[in-house]
Amino acid sequence: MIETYRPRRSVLYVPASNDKALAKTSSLACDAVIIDLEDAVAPADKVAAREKLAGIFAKRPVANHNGRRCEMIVRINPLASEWGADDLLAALRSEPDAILLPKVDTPRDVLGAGDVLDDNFAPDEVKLWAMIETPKALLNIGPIAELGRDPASRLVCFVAGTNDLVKETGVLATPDRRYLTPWLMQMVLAARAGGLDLLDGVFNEFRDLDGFARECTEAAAMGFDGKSLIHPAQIDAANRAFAPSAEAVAEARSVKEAFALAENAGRQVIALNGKMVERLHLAQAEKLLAKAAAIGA
Ligand SMILES: CC(C)(COP(=O)(O)OP(=O)(O)OC[C@H]1O[C@@H](n2cnc3c(N)ncnc32)[C@H](O)[C@@H]1OP(=O)(O)O)[C@@H](O)C(=O)NCCC(=O)NCCSC(=O)C[C@H](O)C(=O)O
Ligand SMILES: [Mg+2]
Repeated sequence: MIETYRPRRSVLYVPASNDKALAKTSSLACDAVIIDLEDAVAPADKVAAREKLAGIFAKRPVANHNGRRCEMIVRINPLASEWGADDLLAALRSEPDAILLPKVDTPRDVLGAGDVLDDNFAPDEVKLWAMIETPKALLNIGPIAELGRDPASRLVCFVAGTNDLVKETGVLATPDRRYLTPWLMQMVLAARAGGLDLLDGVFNEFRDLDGFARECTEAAAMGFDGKSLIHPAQIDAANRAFAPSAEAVAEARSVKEAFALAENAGRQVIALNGKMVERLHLAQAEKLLAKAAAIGA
């Protein structure tokens, strides 16, 4: 069975306190935006930012330039903070596609937010996304990801919080991310085990578009579904890097065509252009083609 693919290649944080940035979002080609109430908003502005949510969602565009509806997510403050509970209630009144929970440490953090959502929405309505950005989240990542196997948990996506991970662990943030990579790969494994989407962390040097494109290419190779972004200039490179390449689409088509030949009906393994190809590659090819079709690649 081919799962429905929801592109999340480019997911842009927009501070709820930044009117200029908010005004720009409807014209952008990102797959999703995260309206941020957490780290992008100063403590003194948090209540005012929260009060703007209704107005922000009232202006929600029906479709972006691709004719697709851009997902809109709200990142609330941690539920244990003085703002978290009110953020969650205000966010729910705006009916976002998902709530992004920051500083998740344990499965209980996700289940607790889910309990609040259950009072208002069916599990297929508002979803939960979780930031993986604390040492405890990494230690508990298997059980957190496992929640993704139960639709009632609403959990559908992990977002790597590399800035907080660097802050909390003291690892050096090098351009090649050598000290972060083992944890990022742990996130990839856990997300796949739980059937979750997974977004890479942000690239802070937003004027360095070459460096950004390199990091996107690497993240796509590592298995991420997309990247979290901080600036509109980062959208195009992310959309490109996380879409199937023309070569990959052509190869997937040839695998599909080869298995469709009458002579290969019932065969589990075939030879194609000097390579062994199995039915598992056909499944992979069909998934890639569905992804390319959904993106319009
Ligand atoms: C990084 C910025 C502060 C830079 O802002 P600025 O100097 O204003 O950039 P520009 O002048 O180049 O902007 C050009 C135009 O683009 C608009 N803009 C800029 N950023 C955004 C955005 N994020 N969304 C929408 N529009 C945006 C500007 O308004 C300009 O518009 P115009 O003049 O009309 O052409 C700024 O980009 C920014 O604040 N980015 C978001 C920062 C943020 O959200 N941070 C928190 C999330 S990251 C995080 O928390 C990581 C995670 O938790 C972890 O732990 O790692
Ligand atoms: Mg963070």
